[in-house]
Amino acid sequence: MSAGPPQPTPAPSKGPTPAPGGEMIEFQDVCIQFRQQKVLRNLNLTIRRGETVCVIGESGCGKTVLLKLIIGLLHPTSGRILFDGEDVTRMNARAMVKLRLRFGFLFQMAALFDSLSVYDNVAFGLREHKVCDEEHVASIVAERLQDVGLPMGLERKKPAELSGGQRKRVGLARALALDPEVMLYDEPTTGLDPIMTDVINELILQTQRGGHKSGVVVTHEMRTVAKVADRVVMFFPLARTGRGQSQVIYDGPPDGLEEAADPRVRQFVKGEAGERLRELAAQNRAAGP
Ligand SMILES: Nc1ncnc2c1ncn2[C@@H]1O[C@H](COP(=O)(O)OP(=O)(O)OP(=O)(O)O)[C@@H](O)[C@H]1O
Repeated sequence: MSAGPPQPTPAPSKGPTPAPGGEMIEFQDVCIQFRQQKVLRNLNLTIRRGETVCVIGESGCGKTVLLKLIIGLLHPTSGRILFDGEDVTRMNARAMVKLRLRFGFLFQMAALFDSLSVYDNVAFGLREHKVCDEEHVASIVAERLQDVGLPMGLERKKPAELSGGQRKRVGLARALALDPEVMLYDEPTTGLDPIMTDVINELILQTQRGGHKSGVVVTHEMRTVAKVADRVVMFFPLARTGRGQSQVIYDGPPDGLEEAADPRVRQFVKGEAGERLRELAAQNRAAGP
C-alpha cells in the first residue's frame, strides 16, 4: 500500500443523479418461480432514492431473490423491474455491467476471494472496471479500509486470517470502493457477536447517511432494523399466502412493527413461534411416518 495520508478520492464517473426522494427501484407485478416453486407473486414495490429499506421475513420467503432480481442476477418469470425508469429485465449484457457499477453488494459471509489479499479484494472492482490507475487504486483502498475502521497492516492478510467481523468490514470496503449509489446488504450481521453487530450497523448507517446512498438491507436482526431502516418491508412466504393476498404484510416505519395490525408481523418481530408451531406439527403429521 502507498505510504502517506490517503488522498481525497473523486468518485468514478456516473450518469446524472435524479432528484432525492424520487422513485429509484420499481417492482411492477413481478413473479418469479423456480421449476414448480413460486417464490414471489405479483410483487409491487417502490424503493425511493435516498431511503434505506430493510427487508424482513421468514427464511425462504424470497428476500435474497429480491436483491438478485434488482441487479439482474435472477430474471423474473413475469413483470418488470425498473431502475431509474429503465427496465432491468430487458437490458443487454453491456448495459447490465454498467448498471451493476452503480450498486455495491455486501453478501452473506462477505463473499471475499480467499486467494487474494485484503488489499486485492478491495481493489478488485476498481481494477476490473479500469476506473483509475494503480496509484489512485492505492489511495482508494487505503481510504475505504480507514472508513470501515480496519487498521493499516491488515491489507496484506488473506481473508482466512481475519475474524468474521473483519471479513464483513473488508466486504463493506470492497462494496464501497466504486462509490456506488445504492448498497445492497444480504444479512450483513449474521454470525457476529452483539458488539460487532453494532459496529457493522453503525457502518451501514454512516454509509447511508454520510454518503447519501440508498440501501436495501435484508436482515433477520431486529437491532439492525431499528438502527438503520427508514422503512421496513416484510414478506410472507408465498406457499402460506392465500390466493389474492399480498405477500407484503408490512410496509412502514420500523417503530410501527411491534404495533402492526397483522399479528404475523408482531409475532415475527417478537420472535414468537405462535401459529407456526401448530402448522409445522400439522405438516409433520401429514407427511406421516
Ligand atoms: N437459483 C435458484 N434456483 C432454485 N431455487 C432458488 C434459487 N434461488 C432461490 N431459490 C429458492 O427460492 C426461495 C427463496 O430463497 P431466498 O434465498 O430468497 O430466501 P430468503 O428469504 O433470503 O431466506 P433466508 O432468510 O434463509 O436467507 C427458497 O426456497 C430457495 O430455495
